[in-house]
Order: sequence, then structure tokens, then C-alpha cells
Amino acid sequence: MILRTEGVTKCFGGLTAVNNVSLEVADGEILGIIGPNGAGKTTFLNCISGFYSPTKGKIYFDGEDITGMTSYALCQKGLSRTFQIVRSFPKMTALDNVVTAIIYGGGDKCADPVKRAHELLDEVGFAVSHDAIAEALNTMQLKRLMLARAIATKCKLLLLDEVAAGLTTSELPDFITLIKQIRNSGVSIISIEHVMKFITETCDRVAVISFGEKIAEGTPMEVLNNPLVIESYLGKED
Ligand SMILES: Nc1ncnc2c1ncn2[C@@H]1O[C@H](COP(=O)(O)OP(=O)(O)OP(=O)(O)O)[C@@H](O)[C@H]1O
Repeated sequence: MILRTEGVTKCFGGLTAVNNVSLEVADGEILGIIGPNGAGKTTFLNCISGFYSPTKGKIYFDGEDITGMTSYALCQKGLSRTFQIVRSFPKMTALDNVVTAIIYGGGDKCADPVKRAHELLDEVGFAVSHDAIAEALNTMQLKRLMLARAIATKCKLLLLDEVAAGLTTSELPDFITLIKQIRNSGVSIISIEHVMKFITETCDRVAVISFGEKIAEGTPMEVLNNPLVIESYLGKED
């Protein structure tokens, strides 16, 4: 078991954005998290990755209680994340972006960070010059760079926030293959996603969050056919 959350709750003043969410992620598993807009998915991810401290509940990573630890400390322990809006060091080259992640991320010291950064960019199919400046990259290449940076930290668990958003239907299959490749290299993944093709083709299990609460969990097909889940997206018939 790489991750376990127990009753995680996050309140912002009077608003309970995440309410008593318990779930588990097995080693090597891809867990999808879906739910309507504003359901609390990103807030839940922010609690796991140390951006927020939960108001209540516990989070265990690799057997250790990590509740309330900072993102930096968690990265050193092997927990890495991507953002809904792709972030990079915009004025640096793609190569230097990855070198920075290798140097400051977790894991053992790398003997040759520049060589390793070239290898990682090749592994994620980064198709333009490794010396390209990050701010000049298109969406697909930026997403590949973001993944190269995340795995450069030698993470054991990768948290993806709407990683497939903004990709064209022709870009999606390659991206799905890449995410599976990352999992096959030994990284467990939690992926918040709205793109259902991505969910059905990559996720082993899916948890559904609605109004801050986990309302369903199961295989992608079980969950997508669950009347409660359909109702949470489409509303109830009168
Ligand atoms: N820092 C914050 N302060 C106050 N309220 C917040 C904060 N962050 C999120 N919220 C609120 O918490 C609720 C859950 O938001 P969250 O972004 O987690 O939802 P989401 O499921 O990720 O939505 P989406 O799919 O649209 O990204 C929303 O009502 C949102 O307005």
C-alpha cells in the first residue's frame, strides 16, 4: 500500500470542501479521481501533497504518517505532483528544468544530472530541442516536460491534476501510453481527470467525489454505470 487516507476533511471557513474521505492506493496502481466541478478533488490532492494541512484526518505514505508535512519534505520522500495549470521555470531551457528537478528532488544523488535529464526528456517523448526555452513550448511538449520533471524526483507516487486537459484527440493516445509507461517503471499514480477516455484506458480503479464526499469507488466501468455517479453529474430526474 503506497497511500492511505483516513477521514480527510478540509474546511475553508464555513465551507467543507473535502469531507471525511478515506481511500487507498496500492503499489503500482493508477487510481482515478473524478467528480463534478467544485467537488473538492484538487483540494483533496492539495492535502495529500502538503499544499494544505487537512482540518481533520490522517494521511499515510509508504507506511509513514505524513499528515501536515510540507510539499518540499514530501518530494524528498518520493511524492510528486503536477498542476492543473502547467507550471515550469519559464525562462529556463527544458533541459535545465529537468536538471533542477534531479538536483533538488528526492532519491540518491545523481552522478551526471545533465546526462540523466537528456535521458528523461527522451523517455517522455519530448520531441523538440532539449535547449528550447520552456515558455516557448506548446501544450503537449510542456506536459511532457512537466512529467519528465516529476519523475526526475524519483517519485514513488505521482499526483496528476487534469493532465489530459487541453490535449487534442490525436494527442491523447500517445499520452495515455506515456502515463502507462511511467506506471510500469514502478510509479503509483493518482489522477484527477475529466477526460473519460483517459480514465477508462489508464485507471485500475476510480473514486468519485461529489460535494466533498467520496460517493463511489470501483473499476472505471462500475463507477461510470453507477446511478449515484450519473446523478451527481447530471442531476436527478423529477
Ligand atoms: N483556498 C480556498 N479557499 C476557499 N475555498 C476554496 C479554496 N480552494 C477551493 N475552495 C472551494 O472548495 C470547493 C472545492 O474546490 P476544488 O477546486 O477542490 O474542486 P475540484 O473538484 O477540484 O473542481 P474542478 O474540477 O473544477 O477543478 C469549491 O467550492 C471551491 O470554491
